[in-house]
Amino acid sequence: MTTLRGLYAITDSQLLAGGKLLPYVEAALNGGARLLQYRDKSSDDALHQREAEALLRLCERYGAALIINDDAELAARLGVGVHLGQSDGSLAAARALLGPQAIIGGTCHARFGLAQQAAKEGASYVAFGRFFESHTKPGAPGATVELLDQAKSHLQLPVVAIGGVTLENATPLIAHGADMLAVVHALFAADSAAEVERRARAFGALFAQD
Ligand SMILES: Cc1ncc(COP(=O)(O)OP(=O)(O)O)c(N)n1
Ligand SMILES: Cc1ncsc1CCOP(=O)(O)O
Ligand SMILES: [Mg+2]
Repeated sequence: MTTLRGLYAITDSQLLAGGKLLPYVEAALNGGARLLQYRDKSSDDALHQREAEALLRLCERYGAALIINDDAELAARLGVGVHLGQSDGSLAAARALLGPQAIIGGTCHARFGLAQQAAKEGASYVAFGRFFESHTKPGAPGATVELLDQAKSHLQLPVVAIGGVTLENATPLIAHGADMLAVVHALFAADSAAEVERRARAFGALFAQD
């Protein structure tokens, strides 16, 4: 059973192009990441199947959980979790498809009401953000730490903070109750796998201090 706490690494097809996907993800896992989201916004289903299978093998070696972005059917074929945004299909349908044990996450942008709805539909965690300027998704609505406070006091679900999170700005998010930090750029925009591992370890250490 995966603990929904700590660094939540999210892949990026541009940053990890040119053969970096597996070595950089392995470095993040070596650095302690135990939750990995496969996120590729292309519509190449065969590529998604192939890459997700390879990531699943890697995650299994490290005892990490794999979450597929956007595609509950691919998640069902692999027997892993899924993350769904507001236009990616119903969380309740994903729960029915994937079963009670699956990790299912929902995007709640900056709206507490969306998190209440996600909880009702059986989400395993709720995700708020973006909290800071994001290279990866610059248009995402802005959230504040007060939303984290509200979610922690009124919902019994782990809370994810996403969007422009770096080693320098993450501490207040954790102090306001973020259980997981979902990170793309500040983890994977690195010149070497060794640097990804170092960053993953440093993100993990932020939770150890908590
Ligand atoms: C952990 C986590 N939180 C939010 C998102 C964003 O999901 P969504 O709004 O569906 O946008 P895309 O990622 O699909 O572009 C996420 N993927 N993961
Ligand atoms: C997918 C997503 N949803 C809101 S912000 C974001 C991107 C997060 O990437 P980064 O950590 O590079 O800002
Ligand atoms: Mg989506």
